[in-house]
Amino acid sequence: MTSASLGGNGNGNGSDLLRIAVPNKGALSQAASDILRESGYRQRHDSKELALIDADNGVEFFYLRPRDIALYVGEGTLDVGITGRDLLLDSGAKAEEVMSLGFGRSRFHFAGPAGRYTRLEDLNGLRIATSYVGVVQSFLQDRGIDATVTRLDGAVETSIQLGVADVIADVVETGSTLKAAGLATFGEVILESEAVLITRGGDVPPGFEVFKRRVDGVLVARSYVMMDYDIPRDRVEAAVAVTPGLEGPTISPLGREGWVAVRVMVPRAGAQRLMDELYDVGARAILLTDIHACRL
Ligand SMILES: Nc1ncnc2c1ncn2[C@@H]1O[C@H](COP(=O)(O)OP(=O)(O)OP(=O)(O)O)[C@@H](O)[C@H]1O
Ligand SMILES: O=P(O)(O)OC[C@H]1O[C@H](OP(=O)(O)OP(=O)(O)O)[C@H](O)[C@@H]1O
Ligand SMILES: [Mg+2]
Repeated sequence: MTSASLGGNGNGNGSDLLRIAVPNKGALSQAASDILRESGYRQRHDSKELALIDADNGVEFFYLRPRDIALYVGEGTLDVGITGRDLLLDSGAKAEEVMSLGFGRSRFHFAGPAGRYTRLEDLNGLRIATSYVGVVQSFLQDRGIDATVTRLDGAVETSIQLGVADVIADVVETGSTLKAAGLATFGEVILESEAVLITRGGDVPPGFEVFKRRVDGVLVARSYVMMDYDIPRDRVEAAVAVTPGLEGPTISPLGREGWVAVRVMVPRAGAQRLMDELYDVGARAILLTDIHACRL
């Protein structure tokens, strides 16, 4: 019997709900729930809740360890997941990154006692401690480096002081943990990571396109703002050159003779500078407002 013949959404669970894995703890958990809430979905209020059905929106959320999420999605138990790109790659699961989510950014680095190692080749013959054995081993293999990799669950920085490892490979965000341990990165960045949306690939489950469009709408709303301004009609061209918008600005007539009103989406970053430039070309009553959600 194929899973499709079981009915439901084709995941073999007989459910019509899109089944989504969300980090239950750690660096990605809060931001993942925030983006889902902003996308119009219910989210748990109690961190002890393990799953939550949002029937009105056709989805069910499962709160799981971020490290396990790619495995559930890769084997088809769950339809969609939010996890880190580094965790996805480390898992070796047959899940695919569909969209990056703009939070949980980190870099994955080798690090050792400050000043002791400088080049990747220095790793030959060393003992490396990491929580990301899959990522590290494939990186070493690609570069023909022969080192011993030991898996630790966390607090890998301490392993050097305790004599268990010579160097570590770990997530670096601000760098303050490394600094406190007297360690410094060396060699190139192994991986740039952030939170990503993943699926199994192949046929997309029903409901996924709506879900993806909602999340995408929040990402756009976070990075763009709406700008409105009034401008003399003969200066519109100069103003539109400053704010071309995504698909061209909306230009409407104004009560004031010879003037028009312009409405356009602009990137949030640098919006103040655009307001200055618009003022210089003759725009007035320039307003900036947040967008809460959108469908482009
Ligand atoms: N400062 C950070 N520390 C750890 N992981 C981070 C950080 N910033 C972003 N991340 C990302 O979060 C994911 C790891 O999440 P996870 O919840 O497993 O780790 P964690 O925050 O160390 O949680 P815990 O320590 O509770 O196991 C990875 O994708 C990693 O790149
Ligand atoms: O560059 P920073 O901003 O200092 O962040 C990076 C540190 O944060 C994470 O550890 P976490 O606090 O999750 O502890 P863990 O090692 O026990 O997982 C990660 O493993 C690094 O140690
Ligand atoms: Mg951690």
